[in-house]
Amino acid sequence: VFRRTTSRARRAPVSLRQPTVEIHDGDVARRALLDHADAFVNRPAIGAEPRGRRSDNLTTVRYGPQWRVLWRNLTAGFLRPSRVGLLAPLQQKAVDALVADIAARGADGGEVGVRDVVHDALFPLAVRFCFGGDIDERHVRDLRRVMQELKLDVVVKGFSGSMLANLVHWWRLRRFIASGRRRAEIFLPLIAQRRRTQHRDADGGVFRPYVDSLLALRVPVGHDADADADAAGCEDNEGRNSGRALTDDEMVGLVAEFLSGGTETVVSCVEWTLAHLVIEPEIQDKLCRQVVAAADHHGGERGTTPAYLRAVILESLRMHPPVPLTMRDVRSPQAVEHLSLPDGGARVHFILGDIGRDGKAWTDPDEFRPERFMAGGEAEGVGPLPGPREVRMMPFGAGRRYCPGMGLGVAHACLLVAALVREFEWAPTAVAATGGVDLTEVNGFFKMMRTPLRARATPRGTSASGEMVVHGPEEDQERGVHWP
Ligand code: HEM
Repeated sequence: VFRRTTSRARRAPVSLRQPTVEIHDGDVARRALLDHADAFVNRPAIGAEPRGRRSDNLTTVRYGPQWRVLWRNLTAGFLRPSRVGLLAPLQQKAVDALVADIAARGADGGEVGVRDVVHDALFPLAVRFCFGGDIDERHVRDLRRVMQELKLDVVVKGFSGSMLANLVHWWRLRRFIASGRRRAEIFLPLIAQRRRTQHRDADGGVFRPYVDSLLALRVPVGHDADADADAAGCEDNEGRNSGRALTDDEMVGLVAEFLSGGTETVVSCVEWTLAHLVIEPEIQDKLCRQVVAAADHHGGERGTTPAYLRAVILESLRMHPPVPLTMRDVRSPQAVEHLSLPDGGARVHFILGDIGRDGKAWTDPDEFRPERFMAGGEAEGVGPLPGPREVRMMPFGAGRRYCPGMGLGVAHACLLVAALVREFEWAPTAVAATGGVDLTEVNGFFKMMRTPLRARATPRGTSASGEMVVHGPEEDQERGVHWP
């Protein structure tokens, strides 16, 4: 269960000097992240920042008052289930763009590079969530370019940020810092523009972009890496907001985190899902029938997610969690009973793909079988977030630092996959038909297909009448649908 893999050079940041422990088993993950949740609240520091300068986002900030304010702002503020419906027009625009893009490629023999078309549709959507629906195409392109640079430097090449890696890959570090500067150059004028116009009615007075919520936010003053998690928030005794505004660096980091977290993960999920649907046309047909029936049933009105669509997405997330591992920095292992962690503390890696394919928890774990999540199946009632008693999969993490974008991520994956199968029939390309779709995984920061999926998309003769809006799990919970 535990594998101590390495210890780092002495001069590396503390968390990187510690031994690494890997957890591949859901039961051990539950004991750590749920039974001992208080000991597993921080991620290791990345250490690439110049000394004395902190610009934390939600992912990097230590557990404490600042994390709490940022978390609440995203979940109870921007992504509050009652507000998520306001995002529907922008989501529909993204779906329409995706369908039109694929239809246009029909002239090219109908062959589609799935990752690129989905990214092309999803990234502008994430940008509009951040900066408002009226942001122009040029700015979307600029943002995409700088985020692409970040992805190449940090994500794809796996830049670790450790002292050693910084020395060895100094040129990458320089590019990383330069792209950080370029990121600021593109982001900050857009943020400043929002500061000037945020009170205007850019979206009919209903939709408030993420940046507006960040501009209004006050975080506790005097926050530092070791802030006491129980310290007061940022209201004084009379309820006045006494905190400080976010710095420019923090704003840039939080927006970059939203753009990347909200796009790459969902693109990965959609690509893996479609790969299995291409390989297994019966599953694709069944899914298409259910999606069309659900859209017809609701006559264009909002309806719940068809059960089979949810099962297909869960099965994809189980087998190919878009984030391959999540980390914790554990400094007081004595507090963790029954888990023999090294005395001096450890960096703990939870290997999400292995947890979802554990042969003790799943029958034929390497088979794509959405039925297991349906009524009567072995995973009936298992959802994207583990309940308190067992961890059978954890594609969105678990414990105090689980993914706050889970509802939105699942909703977008459902929405896009529904549109893709409703509008097109997907088949292997001539090359893939002989060689097969390559399901080899590449684990960088995100779990990607080694050979990006290309597939033939043929428009379906009959399509669903009207628009279909798909709900995320939090909204389903409000409606009494069980996502444990
Ligand atoms: C299919 C889509 C997604 C997947 C699979 C996913 C997965 C994850 C995972 C595994 C973690 C680490 C959890 C842990 O350490 O226990 C995480 C954290 C996070 N995710 Fe997501 N994510 C998705 C979508 C999103 C979206 C749409 C957003 C933004 C709206 C987002 C924002 C974040 C943030 C801010 C964190 C850090 C939370 C914290 O440390 O408190 N994610 N995500």
